[in-house]
Amino acid sequence: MSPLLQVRNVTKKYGGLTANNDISFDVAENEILSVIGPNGAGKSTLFKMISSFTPTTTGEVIYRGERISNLRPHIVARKGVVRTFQETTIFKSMTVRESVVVAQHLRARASLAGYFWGSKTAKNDVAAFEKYADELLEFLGMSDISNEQASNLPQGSLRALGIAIGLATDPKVLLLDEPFAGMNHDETMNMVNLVRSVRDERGVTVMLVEHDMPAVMSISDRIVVLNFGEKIAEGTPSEIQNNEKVIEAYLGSVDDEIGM
Ligand SMILES: Nc1ncnc2c1ncn2[C@@H]1O[C@H](COP(=O)(O)OP(=O)(O)OP(=O)(O)O)[C@@H](O)[C@H]1O
Repeated sequence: MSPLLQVRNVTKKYGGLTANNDISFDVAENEILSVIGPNGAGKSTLFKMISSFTPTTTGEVIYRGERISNLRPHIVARKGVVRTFQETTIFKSMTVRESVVVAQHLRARASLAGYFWGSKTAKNDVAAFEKYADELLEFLGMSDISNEQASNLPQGSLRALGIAIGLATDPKVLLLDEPFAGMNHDETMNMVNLVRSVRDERGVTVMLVEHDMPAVMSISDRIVVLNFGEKIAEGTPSEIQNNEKVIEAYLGSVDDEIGM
């Protein structure tokens, strides 16, 4: 079976700095794949190129056989490759439910004018969005906070809202940027289970960038390791934990520990 997504010889240069150098790997359908590496290794840059928030300098990203790198990010999102953010800042003035409804406008059928004039299509869309928002929030165990203002949510619920907003756009590949950052052990375990159920029950392929090594080792099918912009390893969690280059990269870093 051909891979769902392919990163092919991707390089990103910022002036004289090479943030990613000739990175290649495949992502299989229904996989949970983590990208790890010490601070500044190039993880976020790689995610930005996969979601097309920044163009590649050279190389390409292929999704279902089609090149998606260097397209506009909303086009890539519509095709099904969606990135969530560390902080859900844009929707904080809304309730949880409103945020998930608004996020679905990304795949709306009605034109903007239709929304303005309250066309039948727009009204049908809004009703469908509300129904789907309720379904998603129930799936994520968030029904009881659906009318809470997003700005009042604790960290764990805010992250879950980020995932709800990502799922609202009906992704096939969800890119999660540090989903466990700032969480205590119990919150992390809840989020690990949530991400697993997103894959298992909704058939979403998940890629994540994360520093929490125990969580990464427990959740990932495979791991790609970056160091100074280079891919230094790729494999299952146990292969990565025993990889000498990986151990060396982490021991050489003051801020990170691989937690083995
Ligand atoms: N817009 C930019 N302009 C110039 N340099 C950049 C830009 N974005 C990232 N970099 C540089 O590229 C390198 C890789 O950064 P990146 O944020 O991708 O690393 P990271 O692995 O995600 O780090 P962290 O774990 O700390 O978030 C760093 O040296 C960073 O300073």
